This record gives sequence, C-alpha cells and structure tokens, in this order.
Amino acid sequence: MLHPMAKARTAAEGTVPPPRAPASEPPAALTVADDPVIALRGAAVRVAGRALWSGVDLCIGAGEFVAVLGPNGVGKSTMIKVLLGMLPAADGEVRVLGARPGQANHRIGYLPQRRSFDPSMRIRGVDVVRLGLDGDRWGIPLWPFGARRRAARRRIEEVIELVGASTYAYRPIGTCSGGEQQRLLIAQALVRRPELLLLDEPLDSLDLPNQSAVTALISRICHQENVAVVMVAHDVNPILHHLDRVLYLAEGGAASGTPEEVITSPTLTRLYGTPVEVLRTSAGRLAVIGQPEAPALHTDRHADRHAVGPAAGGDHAAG
Ligand SMILES: Nc1ncnc2c1ncn2[C@@H]1O[C@H](COP(=O)(O)OP(=O)(O)OP(=O)(O)O)[C@@H](O)[C@H]1O
Repeated sequence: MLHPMAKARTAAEGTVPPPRAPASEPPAALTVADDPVIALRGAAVRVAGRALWSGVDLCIGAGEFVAVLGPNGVGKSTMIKVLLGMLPAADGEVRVLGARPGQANHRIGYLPQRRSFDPSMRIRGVDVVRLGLDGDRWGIPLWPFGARRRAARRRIEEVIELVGASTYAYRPIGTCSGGEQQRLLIAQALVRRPELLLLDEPLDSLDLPNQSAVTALISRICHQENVAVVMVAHDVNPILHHLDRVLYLAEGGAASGTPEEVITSPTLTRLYGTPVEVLRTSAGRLAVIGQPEAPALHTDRHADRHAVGPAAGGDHAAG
C-alpha cells in the first residue's frame, strides 16, 4: 500500500514534469503571431511508431480559451504531453511561452487526466493545493519560516477562494465530491500564477451542473487573469459558449478555428474522409452524426459518455 504522502505526491501530478532533452531549435522564427503563448506549425507526433496527428497549425494568445477535441485515442492527451516537452514532435515547429516545449514548464499549470481521489485519502484539500508550490520536494517545506512562508500561505488561501473551495479545503480530500476535488486541483494548478493552463479532461466524471460550474470557473480565470487555457474535452457542449477556439483532431488531419468554423459538416467530413453531419439542437447543443468508430478502443473511463450524445453507435455529442 502506498504511504499517504506518496499518494499525495501522486496527487501532485499537476506539478509540471521536467522536460526531456530538447530537440534542435526551429530553423526560423514563427510567423503565426508576435508573441503567442503556444505556436504550432505543421506539427506532427508519433507514438510507439504510429503517426497520431500531423499538419497541426495553432496559435494561442494570452487569455484565450481553446479546447482540444476529437475521438478517443486520436492523441488529445498526447498533444498536452508534446506541449509539456514530455514527448518530442516528430515534425514541424512547437513553441510554448516563447521557448522549446519543456523549457518554460515552471510557467505552466497542468491538470492531468484522472478520475478522483480514493475516499480513504486523509490529506486535506489545502495540502493538495500546497503541493502545487512544493510538490516536487520531499520532507522539507520549500519555505519553512518567514515572509516567504506567509506569502505562500496567502497565495494558497487566495487560489482556494478564487475557485470557491474555502468551505471544504480543510477537509480530507477523499471526503470531497468530484466537483469539489476538481476545483481544488484547479487551485493547485493555479497556485504558481501560471501563464498557461493545460487541462486534460477536467470535466471527466462530473455531472452536468458541475461541468457547467467548473467550465464557468475556468473561463473566468482565463479571461480575468489573462491565462491561456488549453482544455482537452470529450464533449464540446458544456464548454461551447466559453470557447474562443477549438483544435479538432482526427485520424485524417486537424482543423483549428472558432467552434462555428470547425464543427461543421464540411470540415468534419473532410477530416474524417467520410460523410459526417453536424446538427445543432434548439438548445444550441451540437451533435456529430456519422462519425466513424474511434481509432482506439474506448476505455471504461468513457463508457458512460454516450449518454450525452445521440443514441446510435458512431454518433456523439460534438467533440
Ligand atoms: N506509451 C504509449 N505506448 C503506446 N501507445 C500509446 C502510449 N501512449 C499513448 N498511446 C496510444 O496513443 C494513442 C493516443 O493516446 P491519447 O491518450 O493521446 O488519446 P486521447 O485522444 O487523449 O484519448 P482519450 O479520448 O481516450 O483520452 C492511443 O491509441 C494510445 O493507446
């Protein structure tokens, strides 16, 4: 059995991992924007010898909210790994905060894909948030005494308040609901005042009201604090009205732009190479009809997702 602190360190996965050895510098300056937070040009990735996506062009500025969408197994989480420098791009250029991926990770808040904490987990929410500051250290607190310790405490309280978690942050995190845990993890990702938030399916396992609440929170942080947000999502509908842009990945390529530009029948038909129809319900929800089977097996994590999309096999809520 894992020691409680070892579990807690696992909970601190949001602490951005160290970079891999950098690839060679891009040969020329990017032309996509003057000072983008993220810039990809003709980017491609291979995992275990298999090409996942290629030809990805994307430019994200400060304070922009962008979703990465696409079927299971297409490489959405892999995109986050590439942005963190955990996996090199096989082709093209990738710049993050003006540097090679991995070089500016201390300026990035990262929320990895996960389900939830074990109910027996005794560590408090506030401790999980603190791990965003010093989770990469064992035993000795980063600032044991003095003004820096007080400043760290203030910052932890500030982000807990920002995410609306003050009432339960001092409880064992295992006793918090999924939505409460997710808010505390977002606070952990925010505690170092990142300029970029990378969120891998933060709405996973949340019910619809919590999906809306967490999305509204992320949107507020993004636009008020001028933090660029890249969020991997399975269903675009809960986040649709908050998004500035989407990156849609499919086996046949990638498309980026506003949701209205990208989530259309012609664009998705081109991406999938087969007729796909995008329908908009009277409530404004998008549904993708005729989407081919996902390139990888669905995991049990996604088994309940079909409830949000149309009933038939290859049809899904958009994303
Ligand atoms: N270390 C690895 N070795 C072999 N294959 C891998 C490895 N990591 C990821 N893959 C494969 O790469 C593909 C993309 O994985 P990724 O997790 O990026 O997809 P995803 O779009 O985020 O999927 P989901 O929506 O199911 O979370 C999958 O087919 C996955 O099995």
